Amino acid sequence: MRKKIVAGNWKMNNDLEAGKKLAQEVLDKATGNEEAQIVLGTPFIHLTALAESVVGKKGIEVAAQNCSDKAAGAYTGETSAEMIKSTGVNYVILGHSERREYFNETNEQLAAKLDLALVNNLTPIFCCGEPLEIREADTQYDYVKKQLTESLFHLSVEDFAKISIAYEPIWAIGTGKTATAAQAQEMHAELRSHLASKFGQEAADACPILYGGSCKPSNAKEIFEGVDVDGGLIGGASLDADDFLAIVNSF
Ligand SMILES: O=C(CO)COP(=O)(O)O
Repeated sequence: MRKKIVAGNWKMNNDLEAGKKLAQEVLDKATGNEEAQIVLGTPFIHLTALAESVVGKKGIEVAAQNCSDKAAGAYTGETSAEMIKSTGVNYVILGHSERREYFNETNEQLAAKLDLALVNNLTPIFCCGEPLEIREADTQYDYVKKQLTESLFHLSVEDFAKISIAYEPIWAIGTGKTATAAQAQEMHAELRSHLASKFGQEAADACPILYGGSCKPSNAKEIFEGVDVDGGLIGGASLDADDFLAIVNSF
């Protein structure tokens, strides 16, 4: 069976104390028998503390929300995949639409980030998703498949097997407007068959594809029922331990 993952994306929220408190609350309230792998995607400042306090406990993992597309050197303000790994965390979220939109990340740069994450034994959660105008023009499948082609299709089958994908329609992020369960399932199935065309059916079938965009305790169960929906990438609702764990327990 495919691995299920529910990852929180705290975005730029929580100072150090607030982040430690939230992570501890998730750890305290988790049973350790969740159906889904729990991942907390936090700002860089939390990684070292949370690597010690929660990583590996009750199966919880922690993710950075980005890494540099450069390995090392004179790149002021950047944080490398190697540095992230050295904190003791094991995951990294790459290609979030906010990074693409506000920091101009391109599919090509994301391919370089993915390579560096994999070389440094970080598990990437690779984000993709279309803006509203693309959905309205009904060209969303081609748009999202292109994101995958340009950032992932250089990988070996072996490396591809290490990554997860998060489909996040931009029009559903932070808007309270989710994709319907049918829209999510349809896109996930399209993406899986696209991945199969490159990496083979077996590898595509093993790849967790998460949904993100206004996922909440009230709608998670219905969304997660899609056969190709293997969990969620949760923004706003991941800032509350009870809401986040309710989503984790929605399978
Ligand atoms: O961007 C998201 C997760 O990465 C989704 O955010 P919301 O759950 O707040 O819509």
